Amino acid sequence: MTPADGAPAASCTGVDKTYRTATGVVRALVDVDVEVPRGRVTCVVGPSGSGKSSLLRLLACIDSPDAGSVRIGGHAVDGLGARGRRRLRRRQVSYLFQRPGDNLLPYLTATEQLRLAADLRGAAVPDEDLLALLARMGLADRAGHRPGQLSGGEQQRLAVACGVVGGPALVVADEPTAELDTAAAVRVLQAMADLATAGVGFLVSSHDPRVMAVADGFVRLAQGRVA
Ligand SMILES: Nc1ncnc2c1ncn2[C@@H]1O[C@H](COP(=O)(O)OP(=O)(O)OP(=O)(O)O)[C@@H](O)[C@H]1O
Repeated sequence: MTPADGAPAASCTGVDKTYRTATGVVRALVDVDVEVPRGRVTCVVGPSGSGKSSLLRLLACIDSPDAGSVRIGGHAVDGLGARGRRRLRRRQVSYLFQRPGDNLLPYLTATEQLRLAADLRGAAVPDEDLLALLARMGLADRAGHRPGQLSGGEQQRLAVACGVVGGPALVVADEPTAELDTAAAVRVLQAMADLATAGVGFLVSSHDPRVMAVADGFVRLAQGRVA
């Protein structure tokens, strides 16, 4: 499965997402059109409850819209069965959680984390490329270290590296700097901006001005609509 030439990292058209709860219906996303370009960091902003996480989950293929269509790297997600979606997600999408430790397996070294991510993506990545990626993340001397031996910022940079290894179309990150101090956050964001240039699209939700400062573009949500 190779990304269609020239296709954006991801896009959605006319997307609605509604949650039904015991107390009623919440229209989390209403008729949302978004395009996430490759080679860029796109930041999703909006007040609490405006639908940022819902949008991220749809574009990461974790959740499905009630209406509208989603494309990842030029591939239509609609109409795929559970297996097809899993396969598309595994090869073309990475999802980064807010807490660095949640993105890594505690018993694997940094190199082993990268190797696992590449293998899961079905990508043959030579060891020297994995080490070069670690070096690019400022983790050259951490290749044999496990997450518990790394700072939060180092863990998150390693998670970003795992996110791009093997060449997915899209890396989705929900508040990736929320747990980091400024110096660590800036290094994570620089890592994203640097790695995006290889052609992956980053889609990052954040309230953090440090994230907004490195973003190449914005999706502004208000009450579930693109504002
Ligand atoms: N699983 C769910 N069940 C019911 N309602 C939900 C569910 N997930 C989200 N919502 C509601 O959908 C709306 C959008 O939520 P979402 O988490 O996408 O917003 P957000 O912009 O990410 O908010 P925050 O910045 O506070 O994380 C909110 O009104 C929220 O309460």
